[in-house]
Amino acid sequence: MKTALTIAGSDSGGGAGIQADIKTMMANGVYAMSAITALTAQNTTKVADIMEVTPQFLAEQLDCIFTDIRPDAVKTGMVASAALIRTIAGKLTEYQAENIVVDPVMVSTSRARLISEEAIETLKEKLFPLATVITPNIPEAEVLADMEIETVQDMEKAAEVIGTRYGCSVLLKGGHQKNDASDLLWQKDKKPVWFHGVRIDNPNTHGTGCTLSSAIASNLAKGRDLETSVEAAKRYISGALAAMLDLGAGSGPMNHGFAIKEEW
Ligand SMILES: Nc1ncnc2c1ncn2[C@@H]1O[C@H](COP(=O)(O)OP(=O)(O)O)[C@@H](O)[C@H]1O
Ligand SMILES: Cc1ncc(COP(=O)(O)O)c(N)n1
Repeated sequence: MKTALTIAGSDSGGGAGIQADIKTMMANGVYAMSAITALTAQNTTKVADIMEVTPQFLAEQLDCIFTDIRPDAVKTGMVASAALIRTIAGKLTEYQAENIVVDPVMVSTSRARLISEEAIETLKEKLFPLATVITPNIPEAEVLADMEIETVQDMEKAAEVIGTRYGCSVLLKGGHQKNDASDLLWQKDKKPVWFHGVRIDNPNTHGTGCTLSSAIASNLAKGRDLETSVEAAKRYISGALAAMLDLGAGSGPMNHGFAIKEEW
């Protein structure tokens, strides 16, 4: 069985973070492992509190994982501080990890800040160069490309700026677009590829970014190339959103059981 690792924060509400990642990896047929960067006291309406692990403890989790069951792919999500990002970059380099998907998580759907300003710089400097692909949403891409993104042309420009500036492939997610929900993959020396998505009329989008990046990592773990992995991941997120789960008072989580034929 192929294996995948998520390095991210725990969401007590189960909609995003480690919990969304493990559900996604399982539904996509890979064995899931986790290294937790922080606990969040969180639900669909708010992030009430955050408790980070120490860099030493994160390093210990990564040592235990890599010296026993080697992940075929790795995904990183919420990493709030520069010290933790440096630890991750160090360990991924030490163990020569492959197929790394970096989701530059900055702000939650419930509008809580999940990374410090200083850590954004470390993310760019230490983690992006190790990534097979990074997966910013539109607000994150605006920060990374220093430009506003309104149109499809702006998305194409921003993806190129980010990919060229940080030397990595970029999947610019279009979930925050007004009309459709199409994502753009930019790879050096290749034609940009659009993954077209119809906007699903579902206000429950908590954890969509975590889910998409974990589905990409799962498919990379199975040996698929990046473009095929993104295509399969886009199908997965669309199915999970279209299942129209409606839990909680805020923007609720998705149904990862949509592909399972049992009753949900
Ligand atoms: N309402 C929607 N209908 C269809 N796809 C969506 C919708 N909202 C988000 N997506 C998709 O979910 C994935 C995550 O996108 P996005 O919401 O932009 O990321 P984030 O969760 O990081 O803000 C993307 O593939 C995006 O196109
Ligand atoms: C632990 C953790 N990681 C990531 C997110 C972002 O997900 P979303 O933007 O869907 O709230 C989150 N809310 N919590």
